[in-house]
Amino acid sequence: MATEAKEKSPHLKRFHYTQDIAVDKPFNWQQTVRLLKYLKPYSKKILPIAIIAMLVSTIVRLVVPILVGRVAIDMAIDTGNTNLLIQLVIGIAIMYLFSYIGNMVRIKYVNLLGQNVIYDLRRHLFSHVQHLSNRFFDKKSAGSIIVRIMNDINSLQELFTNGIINLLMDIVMLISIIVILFVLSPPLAAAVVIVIPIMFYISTKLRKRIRRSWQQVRIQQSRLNSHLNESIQGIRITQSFAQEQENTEFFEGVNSDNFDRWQTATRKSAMFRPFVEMSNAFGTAVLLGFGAFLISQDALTVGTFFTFALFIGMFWEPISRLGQMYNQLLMAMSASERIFEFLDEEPNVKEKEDAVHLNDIEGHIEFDHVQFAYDDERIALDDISLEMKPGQSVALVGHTGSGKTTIANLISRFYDPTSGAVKIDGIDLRDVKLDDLRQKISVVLQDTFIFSGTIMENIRFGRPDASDEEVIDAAKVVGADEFIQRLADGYETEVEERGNILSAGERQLLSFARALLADPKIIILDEATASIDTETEVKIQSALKRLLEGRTSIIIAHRLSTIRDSDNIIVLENGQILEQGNHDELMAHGGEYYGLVKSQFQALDQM
Ligand SMILES: Nc1ncnc2c1ncn2[C@@H]1O[C@H](COP(=O)(O)OP(=O)(O)OP(=O)(O)O)[C@@H](O)[C@H]1O
Repeated sequence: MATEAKEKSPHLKRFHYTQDIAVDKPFNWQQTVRLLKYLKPYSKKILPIAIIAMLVSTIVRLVVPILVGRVAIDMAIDTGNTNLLIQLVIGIAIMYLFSYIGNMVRIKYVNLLGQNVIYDLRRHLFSHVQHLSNRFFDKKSAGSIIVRIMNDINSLQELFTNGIINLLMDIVMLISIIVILFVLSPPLAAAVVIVIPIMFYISTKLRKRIRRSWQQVRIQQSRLNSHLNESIQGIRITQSFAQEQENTEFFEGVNSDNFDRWQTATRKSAMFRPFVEMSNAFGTAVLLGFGAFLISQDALTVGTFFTFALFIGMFWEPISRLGQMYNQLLMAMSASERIFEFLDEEPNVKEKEDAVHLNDIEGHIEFDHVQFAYDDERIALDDISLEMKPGQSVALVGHTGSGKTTIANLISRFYDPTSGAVKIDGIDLRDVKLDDLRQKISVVLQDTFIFSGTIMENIRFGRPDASDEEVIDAAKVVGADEFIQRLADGYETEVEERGNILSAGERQLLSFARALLADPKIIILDEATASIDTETEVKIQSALKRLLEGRTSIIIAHRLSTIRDSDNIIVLENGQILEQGNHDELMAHGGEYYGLVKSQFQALDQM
């Protein structure tokens, strides 16, 4: 559930963080069954071993009090049978050894089980999210996706590691103790057992309050994280606008809120232990009072009384743990609901079952009366029909928001048209295999994404099986080799995440090399040369020519000098084609393009 926390300082309106954290949900059978399905691969080996180990140690814990009370006290000590006593001590020691081994095996196997399930769940979720369409990522922030893959899955870890086996153990233990107590002395058992529901109720309520207060701590910490993340990412802008003081003030507010909530949570948590001890004392008081009475009436032996006393000590632990387990389950409900919400998300762009392979293509692109809208409110492309011939370079120009990037998005099939069709070599994109299609297209964006790793690996991203020589050749062709050689470790230089150590232009050259290496039939340059200064651009013009040679290229550029030589220039406005032709034709036509060119030259003249 996303909750918007109230700002402590009303003047700090700038800071708005929605908390995307799990808050407990009611118990849901369907979801539980779906979660338990993740245990299935382990139901043949790991799970049974964990259960058997758990049963061994539980049986020992249940048998020892009976042996001590009924056999040692009532039979051996009472009758002075030392032999029996010695045998008993040895027997109990051996049983404890078994219990010790059982516990070790249980802990090892429940951890193995938990880790395996979490591993599977995380892998499943990540691979599913990787295949979701752009529409999904338009709506979800990177942060909220990461929270689900990491935090929500982590919060299920405890359930799968200890939760399920402990639940079984506690249920077995509690039921067995109750049965044994009733067999040993029904009246005393009735007196002691009557308090269970009350204690269970109070324990669950208390735990709920404790859990809620820890949730508050987590909400506050999530705000702290969001603020911290934004402050560090945006530190340059913060410093240049001298907003440090405001940032610090807000941080202090959230930090002190965090402190207060933490204190409340620890205060409430501290109440729990005394409660368990009080319950213990209460049970013992009932046992002592009523038990002594029964002994005086000869209705109970001292040994049975002792067995009772030992069992009462073991009684509250499973009850309080079951309360905790119940709370854990409610938390798991919320986390799993959020995980399943992502898992149930279907990609909007889906590959058909009978999709055909795109083998060697010519690179002929056609838009046939394409209509497209990102949402219900606005149409992004309105009845677009156009043709890009194999090997042609086509430029898309037009004002901001006119639909240029949208056309590129549809060619890569990041979205499907609302009506009409986009075709490659005459085949509707919806009928071809997605991987094949995307392998035939390279997209170079203005904001190139550089992954952490070496320069060599970053270029090789274009074609993972390329040799070092091929990578270097590609870099040379686009003119990136020169700056790479100047770096401390050349091609082996490590670039941190997002390539901060490189200039925007250098990052751009890397992305050219990456695209060239991929050797696509179609190449899309979306504002790709915007970060390169005019002088460098002139230098790499020939490289660009090499990059585009023999490929159908779609170039989106605001700087019109870049697209002057394009075979066809398409001018867009509000998602429609206004005019098209080559530079000379459009200039002669004296329409929108002519106007755009003139205004850019005027702007240059005035500089
Ligand atoms: N992911 C999206 N979700 C909703 N609307 C979008 C999305 N992307 C673009 N739009 C809208 O679609 C319209 C066309 O956008 P598009 O990005 O194609 O324009 P553009 O011509 O490439 O602009 P620019 O020159 O600024 O890059 C705009 O009105 C824009 O607000």
